[in-house]
Amino acid sequence: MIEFKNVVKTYDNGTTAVADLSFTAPTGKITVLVGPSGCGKTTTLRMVNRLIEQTSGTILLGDEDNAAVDTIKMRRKIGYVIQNAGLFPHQTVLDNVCAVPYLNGTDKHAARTRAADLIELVGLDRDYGSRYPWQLSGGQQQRVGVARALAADPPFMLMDEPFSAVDPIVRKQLQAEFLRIQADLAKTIIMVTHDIDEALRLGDQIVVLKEGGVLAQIGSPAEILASPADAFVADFLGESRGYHALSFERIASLAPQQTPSARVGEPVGATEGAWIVARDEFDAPLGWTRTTAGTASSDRLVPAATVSHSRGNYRELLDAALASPSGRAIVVDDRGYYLGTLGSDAVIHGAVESLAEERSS
Ligand SMILES: Nc1ncnc2c1ncn2[C@@H]1O[C@H](COP(=O)(O)OP(=O)(O)OP(=O)(O)O)[C@@H](O)[C@H]1O
Repeated sequence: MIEFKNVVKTYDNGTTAVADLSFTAPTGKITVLVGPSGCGKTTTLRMVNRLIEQTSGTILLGDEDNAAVDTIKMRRKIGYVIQNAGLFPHQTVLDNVCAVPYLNGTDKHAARTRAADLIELVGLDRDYGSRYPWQLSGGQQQRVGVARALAADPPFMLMDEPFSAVDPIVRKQLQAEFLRIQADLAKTIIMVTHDIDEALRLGDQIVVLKEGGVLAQIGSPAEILASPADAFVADFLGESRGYHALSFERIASLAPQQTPSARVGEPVGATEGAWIVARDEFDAPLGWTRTTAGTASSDRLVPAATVSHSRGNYRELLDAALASPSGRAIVVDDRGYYLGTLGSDAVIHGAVESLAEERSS
């Protein structure tokens, strides 16, 4: 756990960047600091590893006061990832990843073996170890930055806009891979972003800051979306707040409706020209097709994404329904077998009902 207790930072020019901030970043979880430019996110993060000294208040790393321990030793327990990766340009990828283990006196062979494993873990080929940073794309450099931060197996990680220097598609890939790695490693992470989508996607807990480093709200993504503390938070979450909130509502209580389905090319008792669900020879849904001369036409097949009834959420359901030619999403069981379909109207009714339930509870 990392705990902030009444932390204040006033710079020499009189700017108060962080005002009386208290929160706990739980062990093994990702806490995201989010807020508009200049609200004190980076200052907050950098006070954890004492790149910036707080004016008053206490920061605990586990049960240790970070001001009372040796700074160098303390920093080695904290992985630090920054925007643009910040790799050493004249060192190979492997040596970049080994930087902290070398400083810790880890045996060179052991450090290099682990570094090669980490390079693979972050989704790069081991051969990349012998390249120099300038021979990598921005996204690859960010991956190396994450591998380097993980190399000394620190319990804590600080990440300052770690995925912001890459295009939106690479960014989504990096976020997904990062979540996969974190599911295994369970580091205690504080991450800074100004991107609310990234915060909602990655955060177990979100700390929303407003100008002057004032805490606006702290909570899980679902809690913040469901009940923003004030107009500032609601405004920061933006117009797509309702759409994001759908990601946290499971569809398991909705009953899929029966829509005719058939294996491609086989007879079907549906109205000529109607949309039906096409199944493969194992009865897994392929997508939508129309009936032509009483059979499920193979020429008119439109592939479609399916939604899991037990694990799917309203947002996936809405996306699948809106992308479907019939306006309905295909729902499957845990093994991928066809259960039925749900239309976007079901999302709206379901969402309204679950909101009403929340209000009455
Ligand atoms: N060294 C400094 N001296 C004086 N003021 C500073 C210093 N560093 C930052 N500030 C001010 O402190 C406030 C918070 O800055 P900080 O960089 O922590 O914000 P941020 O939320 O990370 O911003 P951004 O999203 O733009 O990176 C800002 O008003 C900034 O101008």
